[in-house]
Amino acid sequence: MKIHRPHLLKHTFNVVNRVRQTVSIAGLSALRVAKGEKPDAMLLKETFEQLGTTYIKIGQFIASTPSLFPRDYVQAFQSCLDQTTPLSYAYIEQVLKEEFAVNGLTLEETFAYIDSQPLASASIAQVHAARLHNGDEVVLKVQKPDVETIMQTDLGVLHGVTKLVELLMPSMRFASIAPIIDEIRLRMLAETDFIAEAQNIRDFQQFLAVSGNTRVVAPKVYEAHTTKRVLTMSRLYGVSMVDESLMRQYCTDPAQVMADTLNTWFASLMLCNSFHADLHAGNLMLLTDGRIGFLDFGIVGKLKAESWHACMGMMQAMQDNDYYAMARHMIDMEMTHSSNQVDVVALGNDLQRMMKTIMAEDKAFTSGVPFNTKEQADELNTMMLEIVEVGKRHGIHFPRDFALLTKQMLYFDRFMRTLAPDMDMFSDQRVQMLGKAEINDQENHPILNVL
Ligand SMILES: Nc1ncnc2c1ncn2[C@@H]1O[C@H](COP(=O)(O)OP(=O)(O)OP(=O)(O)O)[C@@H](O)[C@H]1O
Repeated sequence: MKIHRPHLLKHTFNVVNRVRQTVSIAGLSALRVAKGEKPDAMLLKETFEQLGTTYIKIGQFIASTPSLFPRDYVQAFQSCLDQTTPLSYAYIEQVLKEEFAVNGLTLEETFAYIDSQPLASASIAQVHAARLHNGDEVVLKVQKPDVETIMQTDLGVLHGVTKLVELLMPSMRFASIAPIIDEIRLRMLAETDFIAEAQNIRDFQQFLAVSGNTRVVAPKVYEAHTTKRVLTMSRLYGVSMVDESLMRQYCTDPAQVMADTLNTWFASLMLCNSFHADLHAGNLMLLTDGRIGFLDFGIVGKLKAESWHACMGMMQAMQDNDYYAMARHMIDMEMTHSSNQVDVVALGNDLQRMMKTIMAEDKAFTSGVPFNTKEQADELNTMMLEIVEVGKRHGIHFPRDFALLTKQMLYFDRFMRTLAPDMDMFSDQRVQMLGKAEINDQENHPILNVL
């Protein structure tokens, strides 16, 4: 293994520069809002992508929180890219050295080989293949240097700027921004703790074992080689589920693979400690032996069983066009502020009006064309966002993790268009959502019998 001398000084974290960037973007946005203008969503998204880590994560937060942000922002930020130019291995090696030095080990003592060419590089981490001395092929997910400090500084400055704007322009009612930034900070910090990610993987593996699911795997965590900034996992071999033609090397029916993936995920909502909330096609692998690999458990959500039942009830009521039942289920999701009394009839009427408008806008929806055009798939997206907006008008606040759940459903919807265009997640016979099933009766559980 060739070890480069790291030029860490060149990489020295430039606080002043970041502060300047953050102040200017936050300040400019605030000025535009003060003038009654709304910053253009696409332009803001592109700026965020250029500004890097913190902003990419804020962009992803916006995309996943329709209850807080305007719809054009939520839609623009859906495609916020988290692919970056790989960082030179010298920096990654430095992080590896620092992390293992804590246990008094050198890299040579810990690994037989580390590939200096990364497998992937995103804003928070870079992934490298490696081999242990016992011959096990592993993958190292290594946090980029200073990521946590950069995020903390950016968010601290953003917090400060919003406080200042609040002080200078009290009419702007920015008060609700501070808790949003705190929420973003919490989520980001969770993503920079690989010990927590390792625990999420173990929870998922336990769920797979308990439910006898042998179709799906998650990489084994090597605990002795895992720290807050380095996650060492068994290497999975296969193809990413982004490309149907590649998948056909290892399966004959990509739609069935999709159904098995959905079944596992829906089952995990009920039976696992947490659910994977970032399961896009790039985080799913079809392995060479035909099994399905779930990767990247950095973002997970937790949903109470009652909330999930209510959510499924809401979907069912939506399909049955029963808007008052839909309203009741929304209230059952425990999304309301206890002080608010929601008017079920008024909410039901609003939901009905909203659905009629959406359906009228899309003639194909009513003309019986199968659910396979881009326009029709966009229906789900529009509906989810509309439901959130209508709920908001009635004082309904969706639980934090409902946003993660919704975002995940939209991901599925999107990549089903390529993998299984004729499949409708809500009515396909192969997909079991556990909605109507009694979770207490796990032995006779439809999902557990399918898997
Ligand atoms: N155990 C593994 N075996 C094989 N490849 C892996 C493994 N873990 C990660 N990879 C590869 O590295 C890529 C990035 O991994 P991961 O998603 O965990 O990192 P990330 O930094 O969170 O990336 P992103 O934010 O883009 O999802 C995966 O899409 C996959 O190609």
